[in-house]
Amino acid sequence: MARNKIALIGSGMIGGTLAHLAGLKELGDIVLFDIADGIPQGKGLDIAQSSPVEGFNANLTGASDYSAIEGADVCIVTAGVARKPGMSRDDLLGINLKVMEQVGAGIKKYAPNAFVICITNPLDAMVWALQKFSGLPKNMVVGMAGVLDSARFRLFLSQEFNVSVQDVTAFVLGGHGDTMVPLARYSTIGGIPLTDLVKMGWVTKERLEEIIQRTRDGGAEIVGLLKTGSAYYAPAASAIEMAESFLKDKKRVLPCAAHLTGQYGVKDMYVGVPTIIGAGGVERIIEVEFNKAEQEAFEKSVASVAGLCEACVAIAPSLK
Ligand SMILES: NC(=O)c1ccc[n+]([C@@H]2O[C@H](COP(=O)([O-])OP(=O)(O)OC[C@H]3O[C@@H](n4cnc5c(N)ncnc54)[C@H](O)[C@@H]3O)[C@@H](O)[C@H]2O)c1
Ligand SMILES: O=C(O)C[C@H](O)C(=O)O
Repeated sequence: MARNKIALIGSGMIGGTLAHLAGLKELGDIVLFDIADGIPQGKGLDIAQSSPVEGFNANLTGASDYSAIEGADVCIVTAGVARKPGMSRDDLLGINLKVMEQVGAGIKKYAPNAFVICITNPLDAMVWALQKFSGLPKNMVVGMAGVLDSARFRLFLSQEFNVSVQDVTAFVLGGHGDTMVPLARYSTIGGIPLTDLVKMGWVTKERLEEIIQRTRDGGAEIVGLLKTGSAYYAPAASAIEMAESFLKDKKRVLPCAAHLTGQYGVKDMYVGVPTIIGAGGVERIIEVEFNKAEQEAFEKSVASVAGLCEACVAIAPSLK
């Protein structure tokens, strides 16, 4: 059986890490693409030279021409710019929207059957625009954010409770911005909801709120430390988890920015919700029940994403 083909559009910090992880996991042959000629070729060769040491089989190539992504099964998009200290993700909208237009055209022409995972920020608006620019089916275009935000929440909870990260589950829904919605009621330690753990006296409500706020600020915390860009190891691992679920038809339940057609009362927008990802792309959107506070927080987050989509339309009226 021929190997899968994975196209990485953008070969910067996340793109290079994606290539390394995809190689180590033997997910398929890997094409790194970037407009900065030499970077994708150099990273591809470097990672390929690690394969005899690590013992994985994958062809890694680099390119600056979209024809190289022809027939890709998965495209992971990180092309664009990352924020620096003092910036919000939303400040990237104008420049990254133009990048999405080019990337969308490239995918439409050369990889129209791919499962596309967008990572570029501001995530929910960029994946929305990328789907429209590419014209690919909506269930085959998805945004990565919820897996990352939930992983951050899981790590902070495991540290607080001194338990294995493997025994912590978490759902962070809504837009990937300051209004994201970490859901305590749907996040658990060994299957016990955090709200029950508060009642059991394992953690105070106030301490839990601090952990939730640290999760919301998780991206900014790393930007503040790195100073030259944003997180890349955990974002790459998160997108690889999604790609693997598609390629191996694992049907993982993962929070992703998915196209909504009325679920959660939202139409024609991408927002973070629990999804099932398998060979059919986003195969199902899970609608959990919200209480009043959760509903209000989700609506606030959706309103913020809607504002960003409107800003995109103001720049690129064809998106309407
Ligand atoms: N969704 C998330 O959870 C999440 C997490 C981390 C980072 N991000 C976002 O991912 C993006 C990439 O982050 P990074 O750290 O890899 O940045 P980076 O600057 O290291 O890499 C971006 C790459 O995109 C390339 N590029 C720019 N314009 C291009 C174009 N028109 N076509 C093709 N390639 C182009 C650049 O040459 C660069 O190599 C940023 O927008 C960042 O904010 C999102
Ligand atoms: O914070 C950023 O700008 C990058 C990314 O969205 C993240 O959450 O790490």
